[in-house]
Amino acid sequence: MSTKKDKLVIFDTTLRDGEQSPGASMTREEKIRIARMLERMRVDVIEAGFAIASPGDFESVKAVAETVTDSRVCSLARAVNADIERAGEALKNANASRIHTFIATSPIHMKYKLQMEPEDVLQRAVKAVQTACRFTDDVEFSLEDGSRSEPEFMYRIIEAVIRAGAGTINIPDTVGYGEPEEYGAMFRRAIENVPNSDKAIFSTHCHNDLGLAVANSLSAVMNGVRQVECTINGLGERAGNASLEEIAMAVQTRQDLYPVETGLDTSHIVPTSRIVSSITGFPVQPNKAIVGANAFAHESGIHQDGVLKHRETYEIMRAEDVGWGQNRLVLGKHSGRAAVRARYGELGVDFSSAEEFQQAFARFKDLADKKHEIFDEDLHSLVTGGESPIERFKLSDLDVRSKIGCAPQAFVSLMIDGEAHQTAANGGGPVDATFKAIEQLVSSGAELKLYSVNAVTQGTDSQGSVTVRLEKDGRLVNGVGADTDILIASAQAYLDALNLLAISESKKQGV
Ligand SMILES: CC(=O)SCCNC(=O)CCNC(=O)[C@H](O)C(C)(C)COP(=O)(O)OP(=O)(O)OC[C@H]1O[C@@H](n2cnc3c(N)ncnc32)[C@H](O)[C@@H]1OP(=O)(O)O
Ligand SMILES: CC(C)C(=O)C(=O)O
Repeated sequence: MSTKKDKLVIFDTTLRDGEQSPGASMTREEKIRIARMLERMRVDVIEAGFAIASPGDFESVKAVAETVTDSRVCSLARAVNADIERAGEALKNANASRIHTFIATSPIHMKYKLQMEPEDVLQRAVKAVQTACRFTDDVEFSLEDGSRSEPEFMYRIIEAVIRAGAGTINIPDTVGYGEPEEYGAMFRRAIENVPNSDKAIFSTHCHNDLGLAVANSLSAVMNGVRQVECTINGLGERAGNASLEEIAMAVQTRQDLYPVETGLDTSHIVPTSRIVSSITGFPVQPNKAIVGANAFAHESGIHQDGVLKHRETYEIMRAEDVGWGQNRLVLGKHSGRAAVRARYGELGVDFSSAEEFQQAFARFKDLADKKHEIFDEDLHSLVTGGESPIERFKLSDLDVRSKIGCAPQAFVSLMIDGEAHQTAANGGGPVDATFKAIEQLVSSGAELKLYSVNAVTQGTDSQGSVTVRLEKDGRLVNGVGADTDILIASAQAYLDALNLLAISESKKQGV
């Protein structure tokens, strides 16, 4: 009996659907960094963005396409010529490219959103696939809101777009409404009822509104699906997408059950998860499967006793298989440039010049003087924290006083456009006082939408990584700051966000 398994294509959409999480927008450099890590993990397809969405997203897709060589790079496009042409243009230098075009097929989306008749939707879908085929030999078509579409209509569209050249057919559970048995059966029937279904790979794309995204994706796999669309940490629109790490490890751990295997190197999962969390400012909850800090921790005596006697009593996976506690060079104050440069390389960070590396290395040494061991997240913070390309606002000094029974007071000194300014303010807490003092000097008019602080690594000498999300005139930005002193990290994150707003304002004014 043959034990050969089918390949399960892993299509990562962290950089596209993941980025659709409010506040998770990423710069081009951040997308490149994450794309490199996904490539190292051997993700098959990286959806790098939606090229028509903005000039910035176009540049990001283009940059990822020009950087990544081992994974296929994809851009999303509506069933609209201009979108498809823009995607084709962004991807033209890719080693392997895919255009992912889509249109909604459910009665509610066709009637109210598209305001189109089903027959027109069908024609538009076919035309979109034909147009996309002019730019690449790999075209994916998605039936948006597929899980709420009429089966017979879906079969007709699928047959027609396969005939037009689509090699992958994705039936998303766009609104997270599906239930595992029902969603799996939908694929089984589609594959049985579409006459040319053997000419395409069927794909899932599940949202987590009811917490069923991973279960729905795996049920689809049991019913013939051979591509899963997913994101690191389950990032994504609303409640998120199916999480890559959970799907990959379910398939790997239950090889007895699933008829498929991925080509992933799962040992890159945890480092990638941490970088995505640090770039987006979305912390990973400690009890999150696979990548949460407690995912492999045993607290209770009976469990500890069992694990010590025989690990498999309480562990179904090995922590090192997903990248926890890998044996690698320990970086600290005695490390030199070679080790630091090599580790940055593994993290997908490229320095544009020797001087840029030298600056990062100097920051590394400063940090190493303050703390014992430097971890990947520390390295990442050193090249991102508080470093906006325009630095209109820069922290010169911070003195915060906090005493039981007294309102905390912050004394802040800033350089604003090269000029020194200082002030003091009281606040409800030391962070509040710091932000109020900054606002007294800056008067940005921005609204604080999120403040999150995380220990970058373990221990009291860990760097605090702070994310500050500000909104002004409908524009959301995430500022980040990292320091062993969380008040300094908070001030840096606030100023980083203000600098990002300043960049977008100067772009708007064409400066
Ligand atoms: C389920 C998903 O995740 S789909 C991806 C969602 N992601 C995004 O929307 C992020 C990027 N989007 C954007 O930047 C913008 O929405 C753009 C550039 C795509 C379009 O911007 P605008 O031209 O201003 O249109 P707007 O966003 O207001 O409305 C969308 C239009 O596209 C139409 N549309 C929506 N989906 C599709 C589709 N798949 N194919 C063709 N037309 C579509 C809508 O009916 C609407 O048309 P209308 O303006 O004639 O009513
Ligand atoms: C464009 C499609 C694949 C999508 O993101 C969805 O339906 O959720």
